[in-house]
Parts: sequence; structure tokens; C-alpha cells
Amino acid sequence: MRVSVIGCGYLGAVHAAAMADLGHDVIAVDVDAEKIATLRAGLPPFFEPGLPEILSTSLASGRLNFTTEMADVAGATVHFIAVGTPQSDASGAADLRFVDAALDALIPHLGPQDIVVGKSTVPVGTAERLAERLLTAGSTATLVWNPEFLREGFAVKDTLAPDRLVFGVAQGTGHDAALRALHEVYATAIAGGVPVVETDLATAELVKTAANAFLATKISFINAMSEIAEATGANVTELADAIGYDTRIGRRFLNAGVGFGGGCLPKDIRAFSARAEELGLGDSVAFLGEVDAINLRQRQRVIERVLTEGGGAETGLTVAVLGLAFKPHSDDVRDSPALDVALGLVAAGATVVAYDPEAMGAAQKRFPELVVAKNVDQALLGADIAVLVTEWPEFVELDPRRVGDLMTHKRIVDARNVLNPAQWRAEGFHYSSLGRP
Ligand SMILES: NC(=O)C1=CN([C@@H]2O[C@H](COP(=O)(O)OP(=O)(O)OC[C@H]3O[C@@H](n4cnc5c(N)ncnc54)[C@H](O)[C@@H]3O)[C@@H](O)[C@H]2O)C=CC1
Ligand SMILES: O=C(O)[C@H]1O[C@H](OP(=O)(O)OP(=O)(O)OC[C@H]2O[C@@H](n3ccc(=O)[nH]c3=O)[C@H](O)[C@@H]2O)[C@H](O)[C@@H](O)[C@@H]1O
Repeated sequence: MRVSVIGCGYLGAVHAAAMADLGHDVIAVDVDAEKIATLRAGLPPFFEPGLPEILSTSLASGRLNFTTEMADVAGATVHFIAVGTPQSDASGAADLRFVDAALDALIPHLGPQDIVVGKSTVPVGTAERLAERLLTAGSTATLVWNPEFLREGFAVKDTLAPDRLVFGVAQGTGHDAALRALHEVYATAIAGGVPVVETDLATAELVKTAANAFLATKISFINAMSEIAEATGANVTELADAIGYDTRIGRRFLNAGVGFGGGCLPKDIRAFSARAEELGLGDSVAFLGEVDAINLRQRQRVIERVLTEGGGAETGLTVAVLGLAFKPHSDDVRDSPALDVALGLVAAGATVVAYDPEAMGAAQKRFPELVVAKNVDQALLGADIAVLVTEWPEFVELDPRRVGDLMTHKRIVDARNVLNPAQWRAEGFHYSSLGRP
């Protein structure tokens, strides 16, 4: 099939390359000329394992092309909208300007039987509004919603072999043809046994925001438990293991620590709350405000812990901050807890030297004043305390003896609860974590 992908960020670039990898002819569009030039050269504009490989094979096959000209989508019959939906203001509502602009730019190039597939994460009700926008503009193309559930760091795998596919299609003219087109696009995954949920537009939009809200709630739940565990001498990791054995609960997303960040979970729960307020249903999801508050409190908890354990910023404290990305296997620093901790420590008067295997460029682009090291050893050299805020394997596997030789004082705050306390204490470290004695 010939498909277009509009928006070449973390979602769109991976989606475009994956669609081409599956054998489709893909034209991918972005308004950012620099990003398009980079992608055309076969270089992903961000770190994503597996993306360089499928990008280069798809470009070489001729099935993947990048452009800044929307007119180039002519000839494609399925068009994926994958532009950003960032947080707009203090209300937390999603900013839908990019989605509206992408659709408006696309409309003049649509064929009468084309399918427009929304992939961006949007507040429930958006798809219906966009479908009306299409109609008002005189287009007979069909708008459907097919939310995306990929995780950064596993984006290629999640796109090629997702846990499920959700097809939101309105009843009426175009319903059956749209479903057929979606089944054709995803034929390989479906043949591989991926479950498909066929539903209406509103449910499809809501599945996405509900999934992210649930994941965020799970993390904040265990972080709330970590506060209680800490006050009572209990161990939050053992608690998570024990409740996680209950298959109704499950162990995944129960890792307590500095909390969730990134370009999605934080903004998505706020957008969900804002949309519920608009619907007069703020009380129904009021708990998401608490999920957000618990999550942000974790960042403050880590900053305070480092200052306390390090003896206070007024002592001329030097802190090695291990990690800047919002999670390992990504260079994304959007709403990164790690970056917030680094900046919070600087604001408190500490001298911070940070290191991340992939996210240093992105962090420095945003905060050029942040002092970064060339490697983990340089960050640790002469530090009074280290704080592990992103659980890259390189940090999890650190040898405490070697670390101790580099640092001025043997103190470590494990803000992801990933190190072995006994091993670090055996090397003379003062080890501290969130909710583990
Ligand atoms: N990053 C992720 O892991 C996932 C993101 N999502 C959702 O996907 C959407 C996109 O997210 P990201 O890719 O992370 O954002 P991003 O900010 O990395 O990428 C958005 C891209 O859209 C481009 N764009 C903006 N307006 C445009 C227009 N009118 N025409 C063409 N291109 C345009 C921007 O230049 C940018 O390259 C969001 O709604 C997000 O919530 C959903 C699942 C996973
Ligand atoms: O809508 C999106 O964009 C995506 O958001 C998340 O994916 P992602 O943000 O890439 O990363 P996650 O693996 O979900 O991690 C999010 C944050 O939660 C934190 N986390 C995760 C798990 C855990 O147990 N504890 C915890 O603090 C991570 O460190 C990270 O900061 C969802 O997992 C994806 O399904 C979804 O498609």
C-alpha cells in the first residue's frame, strides 16, 4: 500500500520506517526541514534502538521517502497523523493546534476514498471534531482513530509487534472500507496473532488516555507505598515483588523511585483531567491530580535526600548525577525526572556534574549551563555523593569498589532502587534509596 505519515518525531519517524519495513510505500512529511534532511540521510534525529537499521534498509529499498511538501502525499491512500499534542498551558489541556494544522494542510491533497488515521494522543471527542472538519472542507475521505502504544526505547519492536491494535471507526459510509484498509496496513502483525479491537472513535481515543492513566497510577501507587515503607522500615521492592506475584496486579510498572516523566505520561494525565473538567466530570478522575502530585513529590524527595545525605549544599557539596534521560534506552529529556533532579540540586547551591550515555546533547540543548562529564568516571571523580536517577545498565552494573576509589566520599542515593544495598555497604558506602532500608 502507499501510505503517508505526517509528523516525524519519536512516533512518526518510527512508524514511517516500520511501515516501509513491512513492505508499504511510505511518504513521511514534517514541517521541520532540518529533521527531514537528517532522516533523508538515514540518521534518526533521536536515539532509538533498532531505528537506524530499519531506516537505512527502508531508504535503500526506495520504499521510504521524506519530504517537507504536503503535496507529495498525493497518491497515498492511507494517511497517518502523528504530530505532537503537547501540554498547552497551566490547565494541562492538550494543545491540538498541530493536529488541526496537519489535517488542514492534508485536506487539499486527499482522494475521495482516502483514509485519514489519527495516531497522536488526543482528548476524547477530538476525532469526531476532526471528522466534521473534513466534511466541512468538502472531503469525502474517512477519518479513523488508531492510537499508538509504543514505548520509547522499544519503539521499533512495539510498532512491528504491538500488544494490541485498536481501530476506532465511526458507523456509516466508509466504515467497512476503512476497516479493510487498516487490516491491510497491519496484515503482518495481525497474521502474527496481534489482537485487534474494533470500536468507535471515542472508545479508541479513550483507550489510549486510559492506558497511560493506568500506567501512571500504578507507578504513583508504588511510590506512595515507598513513602509508607520508608517511614515504617518496610522494603518497597519486596512489597512490589510480593503483590506483583498476584497475577491480577502484576509486577510490571511497580518500580518505585524518582517517578515517571517523558513526553507522554505526565502530559497525558493532565490532558485527561482537563478534558474531564470540560465534560463536567472532573471528580471522576480527580485521583489523577494526586497521581501527578505523588509523582512530582518523588523528584523533591530525591533532591532533599541528596542534600541531607551529602551534608547540605552549604558545605560546597559536589554531586555526580547519573542519568539525564527520562528512562534508559532513550535520549528524551522531556519532563525528565533525572534532569529535574540535576537542575533542582543546582538551584539548591550544589555543584553538579551529570552524565548520561545518550541524553547529554538533548539536555545541554535545553540547559547549556548544565555541567556534564565525558563519561561516568569523570562525573564520579571527586564527588561527595552520587545519585542514580536513570537506570542505564552502565550505572546498574557499576562496581562499588571502583566508584569508591573515584569519589571523595562514599555516598550514593539510588533513586531507582536498582543497586544491591548489601554490595555497596560492604564497600563502605553510605547507601540510601527510596523505600528500601
Ligand atoms: N513519543 C512516544 O513514545 C509516543 C507518542 N505518542 C503521541 O504521538 C504524538 C507525537 O508524539 P512525538 O512523536 O513524541 O512528538 P514529537 O514532538 O517528537 O514529534 C512531532 C513532530 O510533528 C511535527 N509537526 C508538527 N506540526 C506538523 C505539521 N503541521 N505537519 C507535519 N509535521 C508537523 C513536528 O515538527 C515534530 O517533528 C503525541 O500525541 C504523543 O502523545 C503516542 C505514543 C508513543
Ligand atoms: O503514550 C506514550 O507516549 C507512551 O507512554 C509510555 O511509554 P514511555 O513514555 O516511552 O515510557 P515508559 O516505559 O512507560 O516509562 C515512562 C516513565 O515511567 C517511569 N517508570 C516506569 C515503570 C516503573 O515501574 N516505574 C517508573 O518510574 C520510567 O522511568 C519513565 O520515566 C507508555 O508505556 C506507552 O505505552 C505509551 O505509548
